[in-house]
Amino acid sequence: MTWHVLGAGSLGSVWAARLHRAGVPVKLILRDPQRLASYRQVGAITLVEHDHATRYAIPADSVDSDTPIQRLLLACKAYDAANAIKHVAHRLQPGAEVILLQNGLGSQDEVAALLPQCRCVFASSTEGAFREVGWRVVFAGQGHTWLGDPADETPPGWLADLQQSGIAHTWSTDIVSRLWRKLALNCAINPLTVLHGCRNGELETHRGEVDGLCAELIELLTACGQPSAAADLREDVWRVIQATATNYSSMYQDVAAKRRTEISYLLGYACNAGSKAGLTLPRLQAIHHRLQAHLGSCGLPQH
Ligand SMILES: NC(=O)C1=CN([C@@H]2O[C@H](COP(=O)(O)OP(=O)(O)OC[C@H]3O[C@@H](n4cnc5c(N)ncnc54)[C@H](OP(=O)(O)O)[C@@H]3O)[C@@H](O)[C@H]2O)C=CC1
Ligand SMILES: CC(C)(CO)C(=O)C(=O)O
Repeated sequence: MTWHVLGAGSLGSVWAARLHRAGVPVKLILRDPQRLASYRQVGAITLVEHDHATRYAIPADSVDSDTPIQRLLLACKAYDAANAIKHVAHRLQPGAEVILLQNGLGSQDEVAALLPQCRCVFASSTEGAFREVGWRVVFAGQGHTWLGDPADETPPGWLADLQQSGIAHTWSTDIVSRLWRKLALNCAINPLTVLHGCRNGELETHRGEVDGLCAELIELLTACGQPSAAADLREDVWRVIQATATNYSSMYQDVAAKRRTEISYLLGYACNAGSKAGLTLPRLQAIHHRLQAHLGSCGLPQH
C-alpha cells in the first residue's frame, strides 16, 4: 500500500526518503502545480545524513490529482494541517489511515473532526530535520517517534513499514499524555529562549521564571486529567535544558529565520485549556502576551 506524504518539508521528506529507500511505495503530495513543477525540475529529494547527501527520486503529484489515498502522512505545520487536509479529504477512502506528525495540541482534533471516515493516528517525535535549500533536507538528529490512536489501542499493521525503514518508533497507548508532556516541555523552555534571545542552557540564569512556568504547567496538566504528564515535570524540564544546553530551541530558530511559529498550538493551547478548566495561570498568560508582542514586533503572526 502506498504511503502518501502531504507536506514534503523537513520531517515529511525525512520520512518519505527512508520509506522509499527501504522499498516501501511512497508518493509526495505537493501543495499546487507550481510546487510540483519545481520538484519535477529537480526530480528528487536530497537527504543529507552525517554530511553525506543522497538523492531519492520519489514520485510526486499535487493536491489536484484524484488518485485515491488509503494511507496518508500529514507532515505540515500545526497551523497548516486542517487547511491542507481539506484539499485531499475527497481522495481519502473510507477507513483510510492518517498519521498526524504535528507538534503541540489542537491541530490533531481539528483534522480528526474533518475526517470522521478515517483512522487518525497521532505522533510525537524527537527527530530533528531542517530544509537547507529547495528540495534538500538535512536529517540533523536521530530521535524517536511515538504513535498512538486515542480512539483505538490496536497497533496498525504498517508499523512493520517503519521498522523496515529504520524509523525508530513505539506504539503508545497514552499518546495524548505524551503530546501534553512535550507541549509542557516546549512551553517551559521555548518562549523564554525567544524572549531572552538565548540558547536552552542559558535558561539556568532564569531559574525562577522556568520554575514558575513549571508550577503552573503542573497545575494545568493535573486539572486537565493528565497526571502522568505532570509527574516530575520540573525535573524533566531541567534535564532537557541540560541535555540540549548548546542548542537553540525550535521556536527560537523559527523566530530568527522569520518563520511563523506554532504558538497557538503550544502556549495558546495551554492558556485556553487553563481558562476552560477555570484556572488562573498568571505566569503562562503573561509569557503568552509577551511572546505575542515580541512576534508582532518581529513582523510575525501572533497566533
Ligand atoms: N523539523 C523538525 O525537526 C521537527 C518537526 N516537528 C513537527 O513536525 C511538523 C512539520 O514540521 P516541519 O517538517 O519542520 O515543517 P516544514 O515547514 O519543514 O514543512 C511543512 C511542509 O508542509 C507543506 N505544506 C503546508 N501547507 C500545505 C498544503 N496546504 N498542502 C500541501 N503541503 C503543504 C509545506 O509546503 P511548501 O514546501 O510548499 O511550503 C512544507 O513542505 C510541525 O508541527 C513540527 O513542529 C516535530 C519534531 C521535529
Ligand atoms: C529541545 C526542546 C525540547 C526544547 O523545548 C524542543 O523540543 C524544541 O526546541 O522544540
